[in-house]
Amino acid sequence: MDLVVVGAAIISDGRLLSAQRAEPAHMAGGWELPGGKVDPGESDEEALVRECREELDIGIRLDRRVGGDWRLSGRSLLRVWTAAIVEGEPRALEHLALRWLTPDELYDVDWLPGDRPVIDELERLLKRTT
Ligand SMILES: Nc1nc2c([nH]c(=O)n2[C@H]2C[C@H](O)[C@@H](COP(=O)(O)OP(=O)(O)OP(=O)(O)O)O2)c(=O)[nH]1
Repeated sequence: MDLVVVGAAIISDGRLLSAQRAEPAHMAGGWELPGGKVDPGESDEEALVRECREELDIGIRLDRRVGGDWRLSGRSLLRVWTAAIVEGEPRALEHLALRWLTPDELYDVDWLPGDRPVIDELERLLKRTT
């Protein structure tokens, strides 16, 4: 079975929230979408809402799926949804830093390799709607 990782493309005022990983060592410093692994018995959507609460202390509302299954290294898949904040202000409880990126700044951070095609897709989406 593939391991499913879910990621939230949290958008506010036309900007995308990016988060810098603190661990493991080989990924530390890389930037990602908030999210994480889906637990047994949990839906993808439930996992994403839970992870954003745990990592950022915010409530989110999922909007739409971005692409299909994005292949990460090994046997992991990344599934991404756009999302809006419905409660709270993001705080980096588990990340080194958070950064809001305008469409022109999307590539200013060093995304984890598996995220790059997703960011390409999000760039198209953000540039259509802003
Ligand atoms: N959250 C997230 N993980 C990503 C992204 N891109 C990417 O390659 N990954 C990888 C990093 C990790 O190997 C894995 C996600 O695991 P995680 O450590 O964030 O998950 P988790 O919060 O459930 O962690 P844990 O319970 O195992 O500690 O997917 C992304 O955009 N967001």
